[in-house]
Amino acid sequence: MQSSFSKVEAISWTGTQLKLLDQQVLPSQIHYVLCSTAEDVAKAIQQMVVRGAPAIGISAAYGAVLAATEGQSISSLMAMLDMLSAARPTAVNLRWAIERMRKLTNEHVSSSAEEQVTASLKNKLMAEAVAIHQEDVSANQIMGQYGKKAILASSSAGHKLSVMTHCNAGALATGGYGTALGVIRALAETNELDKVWVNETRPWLQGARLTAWELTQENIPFVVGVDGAAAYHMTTNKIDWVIVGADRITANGDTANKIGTYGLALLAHHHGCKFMVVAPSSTVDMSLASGEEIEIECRGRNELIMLGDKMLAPENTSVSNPVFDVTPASLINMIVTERGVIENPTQAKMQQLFC
Ligand SMILES: CSC[C@@H](O)[C@@H](O)C(=O)COP(=O)(O)O
Repeated sequence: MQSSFSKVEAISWTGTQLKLLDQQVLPSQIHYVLCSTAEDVAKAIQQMVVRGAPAIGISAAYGAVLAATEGQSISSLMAMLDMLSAARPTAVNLRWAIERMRKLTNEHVSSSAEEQVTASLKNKLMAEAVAIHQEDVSANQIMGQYGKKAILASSSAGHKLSVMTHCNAGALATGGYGTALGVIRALAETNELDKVWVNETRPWLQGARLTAWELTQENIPFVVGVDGAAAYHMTTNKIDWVIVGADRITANGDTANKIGTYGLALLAHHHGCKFMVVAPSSTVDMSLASGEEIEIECRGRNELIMLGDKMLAPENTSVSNPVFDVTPASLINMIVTERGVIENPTQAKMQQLFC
């Protein structure tokens, strides 16, 4: 199967602006948002024009380039880096990308003693943003092959695989190709895949809107189900693997990902499906000992009780809308990164690969 993932260009740099494929309105509209300032980028991240852990890190890096207006003081550039870094709390990739931009700025300042942003600093920040973007695409391609190899090594020959995924961890959520969807693409490319069970992913519908859209572009067979049908689908169909992305993986292998992932891991454990997390090393946060320390983003009530302009619940309904949960390492069979694959993750195995 010919891969057409390059058709999905969710993030691009026009030379002066950051161009984002608007994920709020996909798949019914193909609409691009142009960001001319760092504030525009922070707003696009908060409003989820761009979303997915690696994609928001890459966007923030380009946001830092927009923040670096020549002649402006270094202290106001640093304040804008803080603003970008705070746009969403859970995915560590955002903070990781901004830290790379901050480090470069500090190095430049200490070697040149400049107090203003110069053309030379701006060029360095631009090169770093492009590097962050390109490194992500190549990490995804490597993880696609590692994940596929690990799955095939643990499956009996001659049977095409059924996998389940949650949220969108595809080209839209990354620099290109995808993490969980990268492994799924790699399986499809060599005809190892029967079909993908896509959970719709309430409330924002990343599965039904975005993953289904990407799989349609690639002609990969899939079925969308409501999140509550996952257990039913696992009992009525042979689902070999649940494959998901991650927003933050802590030093013991605990993993934050889209709300509902923890429940899926419990279901997978009960039904004998294997559970794989696919994420680049930029998603690993060795500074946190366990998932208990991860800040979980809670978003507004309207995401949950409104569908377009239609109310789904009585006006004054109180709502809880955590948008991520934490899957304990004990429920994860494999963590796939571009540095290698960890089976049955533990703190010692994480340390070996990431320290
Ligand atoms: C490669 S993307 C991995 C995760 O970021 C993804 O699974 C996810 O949870 C995204 O959440 P979102 O709220 O859509 O940004």
